[in-house]
Amino acid sequence: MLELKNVTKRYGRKVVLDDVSIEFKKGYITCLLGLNGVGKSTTMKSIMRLIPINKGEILVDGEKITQKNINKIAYVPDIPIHDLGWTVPQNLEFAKVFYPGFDTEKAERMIQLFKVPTDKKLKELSKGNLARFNIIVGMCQKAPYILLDEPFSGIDVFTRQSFISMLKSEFLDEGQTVVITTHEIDEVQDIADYVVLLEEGQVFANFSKADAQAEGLTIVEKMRTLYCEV
Ligand SMILES: Nc1ncnc2c1ncn2[C@@H]1O[C@H](COP(=O)(O)OP(=O)(O)OP(=O)(O)O)[C@@H](O)[C@H]1O
Repeated sequence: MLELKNVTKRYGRKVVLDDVSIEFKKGYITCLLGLNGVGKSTTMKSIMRLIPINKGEILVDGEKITQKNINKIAYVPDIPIHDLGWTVPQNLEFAKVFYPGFDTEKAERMIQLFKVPTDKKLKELSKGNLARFNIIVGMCQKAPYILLDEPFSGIDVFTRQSFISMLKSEFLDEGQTVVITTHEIDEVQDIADYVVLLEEGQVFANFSKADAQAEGLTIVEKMRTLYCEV
């Protein structure tokens, strides 16, 4: 399990996460949702130790996250992280060296299946193909936990759904835990096992697909109900 325990994060005087506790359950996909600026990316950066938190702790499998165990978590941020001047194969060569256990064979299979051009530099790829490439590298690190920050936003609406459902059905390893931030409500419906809604620095709601179903609702209907109650 990946856990935030009473985490507070401030930027200057601005409190973005205010005593936030979340459990991202092992083997499930959790969508971390909320309006612009509620702290979704901040949560992911805090987990990855890219920014310091002011209070609380973040644990992976019950242990504090350190440089030693951080490679249990693959992180796909919403900004380019690979070398844009290199081609896909050159970046894969680098990934093989950089990420212990990187599954090159799986990455090549995914690149072929999702038709990511291999003869171009990353900076020459379309937004959608670059997004696909970023997700593929994240998913091939053989990490038990994957954090995806708005991963599908560059991918056109026509192929997005089939891409997402293939990722889930074919390429997610057994027991892998995924946290996704997104603004696309339809994506949430397709993939989420759990939903965590952030608002005003706190967890505003936290429920599972099963919870929604027990009330005869879809995830999206449940979210609408929650927002309408406010
Ligand atoms: N480095 C920083 N310095 C100061 N403030 C920051 C910094 N990074 C983020 N913030 C502020 O913290 C708040 C949370 O930002 P964050 O990017 O985590 O939100 P988000 O929920 O991911 O937003 P979005 O949906 O727009 O991507 C915002 O008000 C943002 O302006």
